[in-house]
Amino acid sequence: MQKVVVIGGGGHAKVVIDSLQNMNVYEIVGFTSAFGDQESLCGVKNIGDDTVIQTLVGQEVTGFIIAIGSNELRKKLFNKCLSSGLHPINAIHPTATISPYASIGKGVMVAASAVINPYAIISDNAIINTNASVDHDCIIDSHVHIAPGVTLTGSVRVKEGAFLGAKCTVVPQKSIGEWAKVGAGATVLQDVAPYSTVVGTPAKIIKQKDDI
Ligand SMILES: CC(=O)SCCNC(=O)CCNC(=O)[C@H](O)C(C)(C)COP(=O)(O)OP(=O)(O)OC[C@H]1O[C@@H](n2cnc3c(N)ncnc32)[C@H](O)[C@@H]1OP(=O)(O)O
Repeated sequence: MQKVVVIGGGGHAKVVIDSLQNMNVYEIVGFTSAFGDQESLCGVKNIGDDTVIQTLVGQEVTGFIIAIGSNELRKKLFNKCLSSGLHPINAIHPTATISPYASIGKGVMVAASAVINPYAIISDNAIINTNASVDHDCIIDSHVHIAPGVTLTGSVRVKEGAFLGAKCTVVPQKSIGEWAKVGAGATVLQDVAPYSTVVGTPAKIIKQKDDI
């Protein structure tokens, strides 16, 4: 079995480890944690903070996945692991339904009961969380987090680093800008500007790029 490391030791890491264990195709050598508070998660040991990444390459570890919900931090650590010579692996829970006509990038997490329909494109280091639905022709860029229960209808575009909160819905052909945030339960009827935050039904802007 290919030896892999899970980067991150919080709640999301538990879900990623559980998915990897269900896949039964990788040997997980450990997880890293910035805080060192947990000795083990789901039977997998804590092997230290992110400074161990460089040392793993010489220990026959070839694969990694970043198991951190924050899109900014997940992007940073993804690039760090790539430059260390490790290769991103996917954690796809066996109960996820992924069309053979969909495209899935590298370092992607697809959680239990998520659905990815034909001609959807999921880019590197994205999270499609529990029971989320990504419909036909959606394009999800890198470092995006689609939270549990989100519904993306047909041909939605989600740009780099955007975060879509739990159970929000986006109507067809709308675009969520780079690093934008959509609140839990929102209904998005219009394009969302980059770096903005929208909430509610219909979704309205509460924060814009200049507010940050
Ligand atoms: C497995 C997992 O756990 S995966 C993680 C899933 N996590 C989520 O789904 C979290 C989703 N996050 C949210 O909905 C957040 O509230 C965000 C990102 C939209 C906004 O967060 P912040 O920028 O910190 O906003 P803040 O908390 O300051 O709220 C600003 C205002 O918007 C309102 N607001 C915030 N979120 C929402 C929402 N989802 N729906 C309606 N109103 C909201 C607040 O009540 C507040 O209103 P007020 O100014 O009248 O008091």
